[in-house]
Amino acid sequence: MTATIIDGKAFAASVREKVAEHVTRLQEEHGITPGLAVVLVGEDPASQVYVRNKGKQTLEAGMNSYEHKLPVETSEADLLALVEKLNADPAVHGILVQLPLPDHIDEEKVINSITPAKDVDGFHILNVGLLGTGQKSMVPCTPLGCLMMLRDQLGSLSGLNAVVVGRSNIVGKPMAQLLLRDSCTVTIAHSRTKNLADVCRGADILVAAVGRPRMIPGDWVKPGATVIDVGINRIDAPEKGEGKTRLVGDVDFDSAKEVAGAITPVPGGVGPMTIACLLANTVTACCRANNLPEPEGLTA
Ligand SMILES: Nc1nc2c(c(=O)[nH]1)N[C@@H](CN(C=O)c1ccc(C(=O)N[C@@H](CCC(=O)O)C(=O)O)cc1)CN2
Repeated sequence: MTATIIDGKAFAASVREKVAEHVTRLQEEHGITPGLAVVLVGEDPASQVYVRNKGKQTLEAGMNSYEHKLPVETSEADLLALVEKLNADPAVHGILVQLPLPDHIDEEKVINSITPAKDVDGFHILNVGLLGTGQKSMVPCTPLGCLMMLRDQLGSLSGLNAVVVGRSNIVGKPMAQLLLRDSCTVTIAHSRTKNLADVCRGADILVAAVGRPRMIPGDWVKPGATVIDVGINRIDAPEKGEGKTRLVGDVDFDSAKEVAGAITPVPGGVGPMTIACLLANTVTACCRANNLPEPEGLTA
């Protein structure tokens, strides 16, 4: 069997198109333009690329983009003061603080200082609790993107065995909550899970989010399973020339695609959906702030 390759780039483009249509409607019918503020502290090269892409795609969707680039030595107090200012700004419907933050800043403190209704990352403790109890919340972008791709691929997820490998607050835990909400039987596995290979082999849906390059080989995959690879790992690629690198996922794509029913590639799978879902969350936050109906097909 050779798996269907799930094209995250194309899927993300279709999500962005829906976002742009909704933005046009908000502007024409209500005179409202959603606004997203993105805060970057420091000069981490990958974060700079992500923030640049977020700003560009926000503008392309017709929304307002507010970028705040702060030096690496910015104090926690100054960052909290900026968040407070953005919380109070009615033109800003979504706030995202790019992670990771420099070591001298307490990430949790900053995330929990964002007004929950503007927390388009869905990382605030209130949104985590709302998601965990099945209530309306902001949903973290990467798991939301994975859920959209799974629903598109499989239709109903009800009754399927889902294994999430990884227990991070950003991906693993919210992913498991979303799958549970769609009536999957969910297992959260991690580095200390006994017989991880056998656990993975029981999965109709296998979500890999451990951050270890090609850790999951094809013989851990159930024939016909849907595999969502969240890992984005940069490894040396001497075959491309000296000092060159390339991106691989947490799944060994070449062997897994021979067994799976469908699989996301890296790059071009989950990654592009993360920013598309950030735009979707910004429109959702804007609609909620204005007591307007939420965009169809853009929420969990
Ligand atoms: N506040 C947040 N910080 C971070 C998040 C997040 O959701 N919120 N996620 C990641 C980084 N991230 C967005 O911020 C992100 C990662 C990857 C991609 C992406 O499109 N990846 C491409 C490959 C890109 C490349 O060539 O390097 C792909 O997988 O095809 C987008 C966004 C950590 N921080």
